[in-house]
Amino acid sequence: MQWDPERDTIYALSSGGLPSGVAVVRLSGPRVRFVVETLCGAVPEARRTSLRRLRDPVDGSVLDEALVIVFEGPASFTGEDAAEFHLHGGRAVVAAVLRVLETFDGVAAAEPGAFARRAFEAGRLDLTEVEGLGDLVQAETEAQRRQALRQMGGELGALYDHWRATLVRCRAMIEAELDFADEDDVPGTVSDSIWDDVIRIRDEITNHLEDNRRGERLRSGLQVVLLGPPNAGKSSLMNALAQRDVAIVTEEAGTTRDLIEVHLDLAGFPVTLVDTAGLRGEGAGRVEREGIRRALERAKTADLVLWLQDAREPTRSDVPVALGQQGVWRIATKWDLYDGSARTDEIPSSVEVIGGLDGLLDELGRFASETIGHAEAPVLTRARHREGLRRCLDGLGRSLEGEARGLELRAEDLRLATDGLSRIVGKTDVEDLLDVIFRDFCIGK
Ligand SMILES: Nc1nc2c(ncn2[C@@H]2O[C@H](COP(=O)(O)OP(=O)(O)OP(=O)(O)O)[C@@H](O)[C@H]2O)c(=O)[nH]1
Ligand SMILES: [K+]
Ligand SMILES: [Mg+2]
Repeated sequence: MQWDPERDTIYALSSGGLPSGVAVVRLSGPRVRFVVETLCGAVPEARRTSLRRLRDPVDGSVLDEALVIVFEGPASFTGEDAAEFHLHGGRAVVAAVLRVLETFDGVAAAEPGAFARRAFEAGRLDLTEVEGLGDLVQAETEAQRRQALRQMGGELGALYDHWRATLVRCRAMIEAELDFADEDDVPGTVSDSIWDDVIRIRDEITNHLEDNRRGERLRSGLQVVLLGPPNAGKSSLMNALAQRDVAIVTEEAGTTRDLIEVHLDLAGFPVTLVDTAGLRGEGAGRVEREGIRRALERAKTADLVLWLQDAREPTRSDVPVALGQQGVWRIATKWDLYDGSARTDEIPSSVEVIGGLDGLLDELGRFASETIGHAEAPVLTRARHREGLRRCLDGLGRSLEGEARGLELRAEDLRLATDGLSRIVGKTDVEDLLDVIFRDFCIGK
């Protein structure tokens, strides 16, 4: 049985932590059929779930009774022969099977993302679909799951492929005109007809990019930072929203130093809530000053800052102007201690009494829904998508402004523009990207 010594057959436990009811060991590669035959005695019919005794080839002892499924390449996830052993999910069972697999020549434990990488290399997935698959496995909220499924389903890749194919056709029309410039059977206006398409795609991409980063925010979670003077009640609010004691609360000013994060699921949207050190100048020691620096740093990149201040001392401190463009909600705390003495107009007018914790949670859920929302059209979900689209726009811009540059150079601009899109879906020079993208996958994916 010859196999490609250059190409290992890979295997991995793909079903996560043990012990478990069932443990799925996946294999993919040119030696799958040989391995299955050696362990099971015969290769079951493809795509039929068969109950088989797996035996150790050395002494014939039974390793486990398992369901075995064999897939014949190219009709498989990885595009090559593949198989799954659905074992009893005991640690010793899985260890015994993996130990035996390791003994086969040309068979090796899979790297993280190795199966998805083979699916990509076999053209079964484009790079955006691979990323959608990765996001689906990582999804923590309903909205993240929906977005990942759509991307894994090919929606985003199809949009970019549509733009790419149109630009390739436009460039072909220019090349045709250039090739047959001296013949009059290619109407001189042929290239003129393409610029409307180029303009349309430029506008569609511009529109696609102006998405308030909703796709990226949904992936990374909305960043909400609690900020304010010491003892404003930041950590108390953090613990209340997180419904557990994540941060230390004391009456001593300067309790919190480090940034403390909790991940919340608000109305199906991921929100990262960050507690921070109380902002003060004098009286802060070295550690606290570093905490304050980190607090301001983190607040600058937040999607929303909750600025807390004690309702009894509303004017004592104010939101530092050094913050970015994000929204700032002012929240007056410790109303239970508020005896009405401070003039009510001192309470910053922007504070609506949000009706306590539930009201705040509802407001945050609404904010998340408005900011991330349910996008109808496909949304980009990574910085590298944005970068590729910007490269494309630059090329389109140059090709459209470049009347005087002549058709040849304008065709070159379109090629560069098309490359920007090709790189996003993984059709050109993405070697440098692949290690980064697949490294974040789990083993066995
Ligand atoms: N009465 C009352 N006390 C509160 C309230 N919120 C917080 N506290 C108390 O105020 C003190 C400070 O609360 P923290 O949550 O530690 O305040 P903080 O803003 O995190 O303080 P630093 O971490 O030092 O910046 C603690 O003793 C809390 O129990 C409130 O709404 N009412
Ligand atoms: K405190
Ligand atoms: Mg605190």
